[in-house]
Amino acid sequence: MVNEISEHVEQLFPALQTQRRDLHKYAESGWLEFRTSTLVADRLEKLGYALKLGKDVIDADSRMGLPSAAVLAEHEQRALEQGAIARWMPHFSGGFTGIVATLETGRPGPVMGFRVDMDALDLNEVLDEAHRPFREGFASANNGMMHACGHDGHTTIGLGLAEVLMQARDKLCGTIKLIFQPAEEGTRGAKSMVAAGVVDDVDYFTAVHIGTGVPANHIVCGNDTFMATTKLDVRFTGVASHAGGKPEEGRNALLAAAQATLGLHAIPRHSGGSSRVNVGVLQAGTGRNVVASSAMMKVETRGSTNEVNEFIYQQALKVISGAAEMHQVKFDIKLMGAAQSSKPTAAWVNYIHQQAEKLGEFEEIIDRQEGAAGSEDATYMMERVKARGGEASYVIFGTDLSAGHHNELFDFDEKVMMQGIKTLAALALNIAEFKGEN
Ligand SMILES: O=C(O)C[C@H](NC(=O)Cc1c[nH]c2ccccc12)C(=O)O
Repeated sequence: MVNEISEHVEQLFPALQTQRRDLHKYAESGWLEFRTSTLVADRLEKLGYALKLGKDVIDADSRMGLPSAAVLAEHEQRALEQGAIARWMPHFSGGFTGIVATLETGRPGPVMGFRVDMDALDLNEVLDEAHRPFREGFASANNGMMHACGHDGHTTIGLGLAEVLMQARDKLCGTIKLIFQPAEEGTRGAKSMVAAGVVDDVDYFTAVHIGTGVPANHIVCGNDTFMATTKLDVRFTGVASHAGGKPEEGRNALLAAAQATLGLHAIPRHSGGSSRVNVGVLQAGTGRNVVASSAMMKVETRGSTNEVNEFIYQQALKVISGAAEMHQVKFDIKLMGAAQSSKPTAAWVNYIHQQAEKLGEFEEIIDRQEGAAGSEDATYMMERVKARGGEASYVIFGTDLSAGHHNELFDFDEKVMMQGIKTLAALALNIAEFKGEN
């Protein structure tokens, strides 16, 4: 069986590469994956999957970091101009770009969930001959949006897996659920899919990522200890005045934001684990001779445990409030994203290891590795499945990268997509070999 699958996947590679490069070119950030989702839905329907889309898999009120209605509408229109399939758009319109494809085999067995994320980053791709996507004509066509974390590869792995499993459906049992999630960057989308009940029936859950510093032909069966994180937009509102003539009448929002920035980065660490604070964006003021009446910051806290992150977050609230008080300005804080920490289950890690070994594709099979200080909102799905007694893990397929994740020169070796598809297919096809042993 393994050989048959491997041959099938190898035959698929040219189409997978074309698919990935199309998604890379029309990169779409979180909640704006309109073109991407219409193409994914159309492909999955043609393969024969039962689809649940949009508001059936995304709980509206649990979405975080949703763009404005105007931005949503602008990008829906652009998606249609760039080749989105119009008949699917009503499902996704308004920022509901999630998809769940289900294959019911009709034979007794578990529900296996596989999750891939689809969103790009808010980044401008380098348009230079030295950068392969530009050189070969598939660099991002969308200013300010780039696939710089491999999610175009993840989406393609999901579609390739869908094709392979549908072709091998007579050899499957139970139910297969393929989860295509929006808005992982900024940890904004998974919570809304969990709230919609997407993984409430899942017995065995597997999320995937490529790269992250794992070498090519290496697999991490269980990425461990993702950092819990909280993402905030902070706005300070003061009073503008003549900076030369009447500075005393002003209430300086820029100074409050600057004060908060230094205070946030000075938050003491916690003995319970590692932590991070970052002010990634600070915008303030309107003119050289005006006391700034408005300032905006994009902030994140992280902790190696939920408790450490909560401590840092509470300290952050005190710092922000204190800075506002110091400069007599108002402030408001908006939650823009969040993710928990989570660990894979030992039995599922062992099974993934066993199936990876049988494939004979990997130079090294690593059971667990500490997350490279990253966060992931797939942890919401993992924790939901584990809470119901299920198994969960987060698998990383190593690959050569042209630059680090979230860098404007990011690209990866596309052959890794085949390793991802083969491995996930093996998990589904050989589930009878899963013994639940730690
Ligand atoms: O917090 C976020 O916005 C999520 C984002 N997530 C990723 O980039 C995925 C990721 C980062 N590091 C690792 C390590 C292992 C798997 C996945 C990752 C991050 O950490 O900034």
